[in-house]
Amino acid sequence: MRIDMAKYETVIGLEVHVELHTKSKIFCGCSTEFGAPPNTHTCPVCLGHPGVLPVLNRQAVEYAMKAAMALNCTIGDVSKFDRKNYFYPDSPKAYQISQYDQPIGLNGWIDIEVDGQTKRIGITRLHLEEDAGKLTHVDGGFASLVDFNRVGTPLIEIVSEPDLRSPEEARAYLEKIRAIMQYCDVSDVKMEEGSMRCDANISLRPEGQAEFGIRAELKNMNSFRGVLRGLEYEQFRQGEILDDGGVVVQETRRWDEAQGKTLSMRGKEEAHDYRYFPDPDLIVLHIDDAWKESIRASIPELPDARKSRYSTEYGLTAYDAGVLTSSKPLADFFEGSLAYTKDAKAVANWMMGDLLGYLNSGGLELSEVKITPQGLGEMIGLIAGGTISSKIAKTVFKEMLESGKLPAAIVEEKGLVQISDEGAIKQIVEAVVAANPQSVEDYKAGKQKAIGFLVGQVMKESKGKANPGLVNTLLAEVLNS
Ligand SMILES: Nc1ncnc2c1ncn2[C@@H]1O[C@H](COP(=O)(O)OP(=O)(O)OP(=O)(O)O)[C@@H](O)[C@H]1O
Ligand SMILES: [Mg+2]
Ligand SMILES: [Mg+2]
Repeated sequence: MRIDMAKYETVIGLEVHVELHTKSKIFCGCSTEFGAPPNTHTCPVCLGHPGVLPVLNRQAVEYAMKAAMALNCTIGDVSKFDRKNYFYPDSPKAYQISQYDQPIGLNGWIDIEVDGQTKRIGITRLHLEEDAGKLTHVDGGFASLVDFNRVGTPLIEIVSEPDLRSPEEARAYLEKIRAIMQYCDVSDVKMEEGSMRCDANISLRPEGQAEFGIRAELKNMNSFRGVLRGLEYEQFRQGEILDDGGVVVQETRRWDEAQGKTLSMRGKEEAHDYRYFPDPDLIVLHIDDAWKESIRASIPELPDARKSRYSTEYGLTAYDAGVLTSSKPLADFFEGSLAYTKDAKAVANWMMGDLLGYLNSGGLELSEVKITPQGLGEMIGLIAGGTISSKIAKTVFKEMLESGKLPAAIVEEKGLVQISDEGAIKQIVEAVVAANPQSVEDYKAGKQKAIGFLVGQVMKESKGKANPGLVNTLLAEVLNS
């Protein structure tokens, strides 16, 4: 059945969990290191043994404050920890220490851009909490293995207002949150590794209706694309139900990546009553102005500011500036290259084209290739100075991606120096003209295309090393003589 999505408005709100990269856990001294053998980073505190007391990690609080400020939240003077009670084997205490009515941050916002339009998305709250353990289901679901290493890793939960209106907006929001967290250096924010996770709430309402429809909460998406696809699927599923005159059930649904579907996990009747109450083991946190100011001073230039600076300072298009600042490593690479060349536009072009093209086609991160900002900057200098042609530069660039060597060394090693010796080029030009009488005739008959073919032949003969400017000039000379 085809549904007419124009009849409905989609409403989305995201809950984003970000693991803070502190060295130790939020309430004990255990390491937060990833990948250790199961249950080796545990102690009586994070295992919830009787009689132990949690001690709050100051660094976790400071990271949360920094993140909240970067998301334009108000930081209260008092913040408090509460117990969120639930019984599930991933939690040894049968409650999670979280924050209920006095979170670290409230009432923030960020701007996102979709189809060239800027839109402000409200952030309801940002609170600190501890992560749960990891369950691995084995024997076809008959047994589960429990690893408590992750228990007590500090997390922030960032809850958005239901301000997002499409899956694309949700993705843009998520990417912006990731960039801001990366710039603030509070987390690795890798969705694939679980250091950033997202629950997506979505409902549909008939166009023009004031109140929101009933939401479903989607879990288990572990990539940006997964969030987008899950929301698209869900938008369609709910649209079909409404078209049939049905009612959407409020429930939690699991995104199944392999099936490309959302499946019901638990319905409303099982909805949790967490019985929040203040954790009696932790004292209330007082955040004075001096502390707030010292954290505020540590916030670096954020993506939006950097983006507009790239346009004004380097004359980049809004699109290029947006892409280059969308991740911190990319932006740092761009600026790093500028220590070796003044040609910012050339750096941007090589990054937008060859670099991102290579990374995207291989599904790679910048950290997985060996090219350095110095390499790119120096290569642009070699082109400008006439040592190599832009065509040869493509070969040099590829080699830099793979070996990380500097361009001068690659040019030397592979004998790629551009031929700018007129005599040598003229010899090749004359040979090519002699070997292609048909093209010469076509050219003389006014077919401009023929000269392109001849230039190509000369470049081929010279193994790409002939200076293209000289080739053009000399070819014109020979043809018109
Ligand atoms: N009708 C709706 N349609 C879409 N999104 C909604 C709707 N109502 C609320 N939301 C969004 O759902 C999210 C609710 O998150 P919140 O953390 O406040 O509560 P929760 O999901 O009930 O609890 P928990 O943290 O235990 O999962 C918010 O991002 C909010 O914007
Ligand atoms: Mg929540
Ligand atoms: Mg939720």
